[in-house]
Amino acid sequence: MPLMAATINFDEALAELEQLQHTDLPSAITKLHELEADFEHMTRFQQGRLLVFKGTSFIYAGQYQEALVTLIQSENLVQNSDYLFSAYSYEATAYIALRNFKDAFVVMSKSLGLIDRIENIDIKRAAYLRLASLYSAMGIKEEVGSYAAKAESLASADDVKDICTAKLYLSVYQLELEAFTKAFDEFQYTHDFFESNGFPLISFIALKGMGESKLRLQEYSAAVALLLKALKGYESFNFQLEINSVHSLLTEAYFALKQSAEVVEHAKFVTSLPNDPSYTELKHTVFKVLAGLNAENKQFEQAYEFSKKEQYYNQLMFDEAKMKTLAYQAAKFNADEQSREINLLNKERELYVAQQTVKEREYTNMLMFVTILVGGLFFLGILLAVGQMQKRKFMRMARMDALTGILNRGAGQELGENLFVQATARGGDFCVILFDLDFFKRINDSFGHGTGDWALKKVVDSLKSHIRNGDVFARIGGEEFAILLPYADEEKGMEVAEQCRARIEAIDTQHSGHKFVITASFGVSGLMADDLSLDPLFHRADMALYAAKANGRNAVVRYSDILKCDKQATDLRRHIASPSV
Ligand SMILES: Nc1nc2c(ncn2[C@@H]2O[C@H](COP(=O)(O)OP(=O)(O)OP(=O)(O)O)[C@@H](O)[C@H]2O)c(=O)[nH]1
Repeated sequence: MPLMAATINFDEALAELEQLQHTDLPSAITKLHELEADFEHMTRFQQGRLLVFKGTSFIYAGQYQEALVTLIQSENLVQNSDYLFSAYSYEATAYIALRNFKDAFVVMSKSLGLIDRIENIDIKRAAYLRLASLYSAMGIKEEVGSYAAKAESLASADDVKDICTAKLYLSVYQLELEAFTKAFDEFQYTHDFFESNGFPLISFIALKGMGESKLRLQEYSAAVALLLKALKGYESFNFQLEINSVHSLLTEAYFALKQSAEVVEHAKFVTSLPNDPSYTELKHTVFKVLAGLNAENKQFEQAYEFSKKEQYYNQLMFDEAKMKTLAYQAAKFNADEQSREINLLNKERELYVAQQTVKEREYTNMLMFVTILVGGLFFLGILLAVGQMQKRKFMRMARMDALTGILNRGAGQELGENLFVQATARGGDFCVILFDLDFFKRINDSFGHGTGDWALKKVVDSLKSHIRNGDVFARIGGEEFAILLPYADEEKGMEVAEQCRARIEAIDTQHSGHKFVITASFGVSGLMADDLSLDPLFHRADMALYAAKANGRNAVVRYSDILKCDKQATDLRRHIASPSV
């Protein structure tokens, strides 16, 4: 009756089923049938797991063809999971049983290819154990030993079960190597462990191994006792292949013990088996024993018949061994080819990685180079900019009067010339004002040079704000200054000069720490028709300044006024030569 799909947790049920498989096969099979009724309610993966188990149960029952169909069906459903390894390895078991060694090796190499992808170390260990078991079934002794050893090496001290299973295969290997005493000891070790830990099926396998070891050691009674115990165990699991194998071993043991009736009884199980390749070896053994038994009983005709059958199965075994060897060699060749290809790919990959590393290094170097270059250029740029700023600063400083901060003589004259050319080229006017502080020597002498400096700065400060943008204000001598007015006529110059004079006179000197009056004399000259440069204007303004000095100082004189009185000018020059303070 189908279980209620809604109420059942299939994952749990499948886990339980897989557990039962090792401990109680009949119950596991009952559970399998129950779950099968709910097959379509399961996920694809759950269906796959169920089919893997179903395939396994077919193998236990000796239905290898059915097992293969089921397991191949499960492959797609359990894709990308560790169950795929199980499916492949059980398929290999079925192929081996069907003596299809070629396909057995194909699926074995597929499962082998999956091992590397298995991350879980426990599953990986179990996978190696499965392979050991398959190679054992194939009779490839070295591989049994090698995979069992791999599994053992992956086990930690706590993984006693897997250590024992590995030992089981290693003992099978010892048996193959005919190291019977050693094989018996290892079989016993594994048997004791599995029996006491609730893994009866494996304990029966070990028991059979113990029996076979004793048989080969010619300890026949002990062999019989052990084999009978193993037989009982296998029967409880209905493990047909192993049951028949034990019957065959028992015929050998009883024959050695000369218990003819028992020989015949156990031989019957084997001789009545269908003509299936998986029974060839067993039949060969049993017919050989029967031939011997009949010969001993002097029933030569019977003995001859059995002997002929023995020969027949011997030939089959020989052929089978040949097939196994060929299949094994073909598989090995393929594997070697594969690993050669993998090595080649690995080498290519190494080359690629090396090339990438070189490229990365080149890139890093280039990056470093660019960084250094850009950094260098940036640094150079900064240096240049700083240099330019310094240069400008020095140039500015070279043009400035250090004490008052206005243009010095050279810069004032140069700028004045440029402005003069510009203005006159446009038909504009130009006016030059020269002024000189009066009796400045007295200030220095009376109050010291510091006060003289203070007075010079104060005069400049008081006039700077009054001078238009575009006009030129320069210190052209110790206490002598020039104001150049482009686009201004003499009238305008007079106006400006008068304002400047008044401002200088109004300077409050008490902040210098002394009380005195500052005055200045001004000479003004406007543009005349013949003027081609600034020089004649300067010259005329200078003359006017002298006139102002002569007129009693603190005055503004224009050049045109002096022309009115040539005589006055002559007097002036004389006066300038000997000023009276
Ligand atoms: N403190 C100071 N004095 C200066 C500076 N440059 C020139 N002098 C002085 O200015 C004085 C100019 O004197 P003079 O040329 O005789 O003219 P003055 O005393 O002003 O008399 P007049 O021009 O005739 O009114 C000198 O004593 C110079 O030493 C300066 O930068 N600082």
